[in-house]
Amino acid sequence: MRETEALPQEEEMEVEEEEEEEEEERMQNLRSKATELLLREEYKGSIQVYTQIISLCQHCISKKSPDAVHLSKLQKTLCLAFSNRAEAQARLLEFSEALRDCEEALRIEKSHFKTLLCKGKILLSLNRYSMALDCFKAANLDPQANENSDVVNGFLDKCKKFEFLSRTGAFDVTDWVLSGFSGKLPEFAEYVGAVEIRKSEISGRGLFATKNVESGTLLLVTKAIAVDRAIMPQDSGENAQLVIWKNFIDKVVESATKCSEIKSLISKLSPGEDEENLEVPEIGIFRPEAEMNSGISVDKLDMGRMLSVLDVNSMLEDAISAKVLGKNADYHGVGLWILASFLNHSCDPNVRRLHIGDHVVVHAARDMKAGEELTFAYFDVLSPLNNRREMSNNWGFLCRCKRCKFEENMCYKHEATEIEIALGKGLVDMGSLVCRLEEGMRRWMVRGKGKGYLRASFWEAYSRVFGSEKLMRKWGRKIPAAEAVVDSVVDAVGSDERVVRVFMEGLKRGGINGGVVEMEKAMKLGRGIYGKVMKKQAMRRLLQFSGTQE
Ligand SMILES: C[S@@+](CC[C@H](N)C(=O)[O-])C[C@H]1O[C@@H](n2cnc3c(N)ncnc32)[C@H](O)[C@@H]1O
Repeated sequence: MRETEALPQEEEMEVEEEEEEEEEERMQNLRSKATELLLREEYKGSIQVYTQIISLCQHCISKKSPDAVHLSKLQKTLCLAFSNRAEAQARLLEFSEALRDCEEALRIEKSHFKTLLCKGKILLSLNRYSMALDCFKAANLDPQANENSDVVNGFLDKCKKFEFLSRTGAFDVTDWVLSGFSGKLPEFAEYVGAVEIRKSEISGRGLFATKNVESGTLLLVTKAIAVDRAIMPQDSGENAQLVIWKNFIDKVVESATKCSEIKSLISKLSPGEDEENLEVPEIGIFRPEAEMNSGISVDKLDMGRMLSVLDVNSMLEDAISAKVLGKNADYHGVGLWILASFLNHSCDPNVRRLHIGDHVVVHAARDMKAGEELTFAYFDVLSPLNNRREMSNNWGFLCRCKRCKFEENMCYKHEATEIEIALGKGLVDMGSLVCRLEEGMRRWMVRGKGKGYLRASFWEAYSRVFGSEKLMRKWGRKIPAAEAVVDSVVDAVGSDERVVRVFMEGLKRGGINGGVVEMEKAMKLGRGIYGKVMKKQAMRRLLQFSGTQE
């Protein structure tokens, strides 16, 4: 009786052993296949195979109540599969999924070395420097860190540096500038300075200074969600630009589809309509250390809205109101920088942007007060009212800034309109035009900023006179000195390379080359253009360079 009872149990055990062996063999095959795909950088394929391994492990754990030894083996395989799938997803920039898998792996094994490294790298890519630092610190405690000390220490140093930069804004590009922009790009981390988002009187939401700042002060540094660039000689047609635009849209859509964090940030941007009713987001969500938007968004991307958002918020790196460091003249790039997208336009802007690599660096272009709205120029503001109207119209809005309002009121001065028309035709002697304007301003009793506004509008005429020996001999005594014009224009519309060039040429003409007071002033103008991200010698090099450029 005993024998007949024992038989099915033995059989059962044999069957179980066989099944276990089969399962082990299957698992082994899948693991080899997945590893091979991962090594061959076929990430999509490897993700599929790791998904099969994960399902198999989960099935075995939940359905078969394995013994302790078997369970531990399965847990190990499961942890590694989650970790490797996260690695493959991260390579495809699918950061939300990758982070979720990291969490699953770490739930099984809290200090899993490989997963901690993977999670740290993803957080670093998402600019979460101190969270990334925590991961690498935890990984460093694992015995495996000894064999990989170079890698772990490299990441630890990078996180510490980025965390410091994002907290202090102490960027320095001096060496890079002095080396003629050769070699590796300087490292930038995201930085949010003394700014906040509030309702704007200009339109919708805007960025505002939270304390008094002086010209050149760094206000924010943001990394592009995506940029597309090409070297395009001047005769490249519209098609070439359309190709850049299309590639750029594809890149943004890809990033938003793959990462819910990015999608959520883009959703805060204006689609151009009904701006007055848009929510005013907390500045905190844009800080590098902000809480992550956990979970994976299942909402489909609204392509119509996305295209409107890109239309309204994308910026040209090489716009006249921006400065690109380290690129040649035929270079064109379009990109999306989230926090910078909250800046409204003004024809008397107080901030400027500098493009370095994929980062946009926004700094004060003149001294400003706490509570002032930060604005930059979407287009060239050293141009007359009608040209600016056309350009803002192309952007889809009617500019209602202080300067536009002031100049609209000037329009009833018939003579001002005549001067503008003459400037547009470009046939008159620019010196006579400047004289007419200066004389007109005296009669119209234009003072203070108003003078700067009008001089900025007719800048073309001033710069042609100041740039010509012949015109200066003829008109020099009848018009204000270059320095006075520069001062009033900078006071009205902020610093600009073209204005600094006139200032530097004026110094040369007056025989003053490198006087301390003058150089200090040139430096201040330079800080308005380039910000305080470099030391004096590098700024001087850039100013001398811009002084010789046409
Ligand atoms: C990059 S967004 C600027 C932030 C936007 N105000 C918001 O609430 O998100 C560009 C849009 O802001 C508005 N805007 C910016 N500057 C403006 C100005 N000077 N006058 C009128 N509207 C302006 C326009 O609707 C423009 O399409």
